[in-house]
Amino acid sequence: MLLETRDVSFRYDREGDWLLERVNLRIAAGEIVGLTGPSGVGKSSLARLLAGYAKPGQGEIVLDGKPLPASGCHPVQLVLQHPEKAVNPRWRMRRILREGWEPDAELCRMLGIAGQWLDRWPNELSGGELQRICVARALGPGTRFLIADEMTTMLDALTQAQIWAAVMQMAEARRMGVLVISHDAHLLKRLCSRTLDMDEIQGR
Ligand SMILES: Nc1ncnc2c1ncn2[C@@H]1O[C@H](COP(=O)(O)OP(=O)(O)OP(=O)(O)O)[C@@H](O)[C@H]1O
Repeated sequence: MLLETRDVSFRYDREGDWLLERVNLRIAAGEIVGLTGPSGVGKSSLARLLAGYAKPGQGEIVLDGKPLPASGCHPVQLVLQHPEKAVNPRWRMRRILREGWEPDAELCRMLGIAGQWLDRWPNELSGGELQRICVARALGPGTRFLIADEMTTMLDALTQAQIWAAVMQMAEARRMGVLVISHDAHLLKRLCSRTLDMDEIQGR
């Protein structure tokens, strides 16, 4: 399975300059690829395009050569830096965790998710606890690619390590591709088989 952007260009303002210009990126099944680049160059915007939250202005994003599905479970899942922005504050954690699928006990154990968190509201969990839930939620059986946009940047080293160990294990077991977006060169070196700079994937 191959996730590919083909000459993707994107801008927020229809009249303005392109933020992303002719981006060509390929991630194969099971591949762990890093993406880096200065603040504001459009890494998160590209992440949103890949996960189907926004549409390219030009070019296309394809999975095995076919357009991504417009409805149903999206094969490209995005986990953001700030989990509190990614959950419904009016839902209890159990409902949030099971929004797309029911994570099994083994995955919850790997991610260090405690049963007693599930009766709480999002604002009653720490950032690290909430992020573990968001990661489990994103790893449904239909997920072929995970886009981790500064996924563990706000977390302590131990929590970072535990979350990445679980994600790497899942990626290997399921041949899931992962795009690791980060400014942390050490993290990228440790996790990724190759790291791209935003500069080198654009055609300008
Ligand atoms: N919804 C939006 N409407 C208009 N402009 C936006 C919107 N979201 C982001 N931008 C702008 O697009 C540019 C790229 O933002 P983006 O978050 O993609 O960059 P980034 O490379 O991920 O940055 P960082 O490393 O700081 O997270 C920024 O100039 C930002 O202000």
